[in-house]
Order: sequence, then structure tokens, then C-alpha cells
Amino acid sequence: MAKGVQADVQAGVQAELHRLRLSIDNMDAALVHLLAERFKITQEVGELKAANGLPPADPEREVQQIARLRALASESHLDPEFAEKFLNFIVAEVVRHHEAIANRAG
Ligand SMILES: C=C(O[C@@H]1C=C(C(=O)O)C=C[C@H]1O)C(=O)O
Repeated sequence: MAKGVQADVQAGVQAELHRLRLSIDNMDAALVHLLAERFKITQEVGELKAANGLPPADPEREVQQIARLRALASESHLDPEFAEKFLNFIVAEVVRHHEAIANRAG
């Protein structure tokens, strides 16, 4: 009997884990879609910059974005350090793309 109860608890835990993971999978998909859209736009920014002789990176803009995202993160109970690292990670990749576009154009 006790074994049956334990099996039910295990099955309940597995069902709950599955439910939570379905939601994680949906959010991961949304993140990938959002990033893909963001990179489409930053590609256009890179082409615009290269065509007009503007530098690939804009450190002033990055400072503003970090301040804004840190504030948004705090309001949302997300670690602002993590938000900053995440943005920096993405921006570094964008700047690398912009440099490649500029080198191709120049
Ligand atoms: C996209 C731009 O280029 C770079 C990438 C940024 C980004 O990914 O948000 C921000 C600033 C720039 O260093 C831009 O200047 O807006």
C-alpha cells in the first residue's frame, strides 16, 4: 500500500515537472524568435552604418541601454547583473556582425 502511495507521489511530481517544462520550452522558443527578430533589425542597422561610414559600435547608446535594462530588471525582480551580462553578450555579437559588414563594404 505504502508503495502505491509513493508511486502516486512520484507520478504527480513527474506530471508537475512535465507541465513546468512545457512552459519553459514555450518561453525558450519565444526567446529564440525574439532574438531572431532583433538580429534581423541589427543587421539593417549594420548595413546602414557601413553605407554611411558610421562606426560598428556605439558605446554611448550601450551605456543608455544597460541603465534602462538594469532598471527594468530590478522592477521585474530579475538580477540586474544578469540582465547587463545578457545584453553585453548579445551586443558583442551584434558589433562583431557590424564589423564584418563594414569590412565587406570597405
Ligand atoms: C544596433 C546598434 O549597434 C550596436 C549594437 C547595439 C545593440 O545590439 O543594441 C547597440 C549599440 C551598438 O554598439 C546601434 O547602434 O543601435
